[in-house]
Amino acid sequence: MTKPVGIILAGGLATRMGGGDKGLLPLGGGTLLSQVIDRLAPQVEALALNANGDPTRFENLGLPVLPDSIDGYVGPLAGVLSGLDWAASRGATQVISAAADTPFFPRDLAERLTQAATDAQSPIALAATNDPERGPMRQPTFGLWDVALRQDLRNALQGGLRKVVQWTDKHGAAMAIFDPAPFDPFFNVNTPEDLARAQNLLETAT
Ligand SMILES: Nc1nc2c(ncn2[C@@H]2O[C@H](COP(=O)(O)OP(=O)(O)OP(=O)(O)O)[C@@H](O)[C@H]2O)c(=O)[nH]1
Repeated sequence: MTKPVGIILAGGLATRMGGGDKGLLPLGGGTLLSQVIDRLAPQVEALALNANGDPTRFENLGLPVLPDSIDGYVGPLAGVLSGLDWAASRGATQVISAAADTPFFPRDLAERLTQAATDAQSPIALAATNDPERGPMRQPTFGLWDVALRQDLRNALQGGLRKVVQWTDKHGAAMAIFDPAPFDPFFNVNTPEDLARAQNLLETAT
């Protein structure tokens, strides 16, 4: 079986960071995005970046840059849809998504999501971490998505859907649950303080 293709979601507005591209912020001698690419590229057959606006700012990455398929910053599912359209154009059947602001996600993400979707015979699997008090905490930007869902997703977004789990629940999404120790692998960078913490984690914990 061929590996899925991958899409890195970088289409957000980064409001809490003051705007601009969070993915291009410096981290560990590279950028947030370069950390994410290093983790995701070995797990997938081919990789693309989902981002809006002028694509030339990413040209040194050597990745296809896909804008949202739906206008108006409607959230990460717009980026997932762009990934599904791209996958379909390549004859791929599954997409793995990862957020551009999450530099330490698991190196076995794609393998574990694929296993969870297969076991549950579900067209979607979402990553989650287990919180002892609240139970599984789903990560809506880290998922495996079957290309067969793309028209359904397009219709849902055009109909006003915005919340990821509302749509994934409808399709009986499976979950792959990851260990949150020694730190949350889905820790994401939203603020300058988060970026400083990521730099510190990079130096000490990975
Ligand atoms: N394609 C796409 N991705 C989005 C959109 N909004 C958020 N994302 C992505 O979803 C992930 C989580 O985004 P958030 O943290 O909610 O939003 P953000 O833009 O990163 O930051 P804030 O504006 O500070 O909330 C990031 O990878 C974003 O790039 C969107 O409208 N389109």
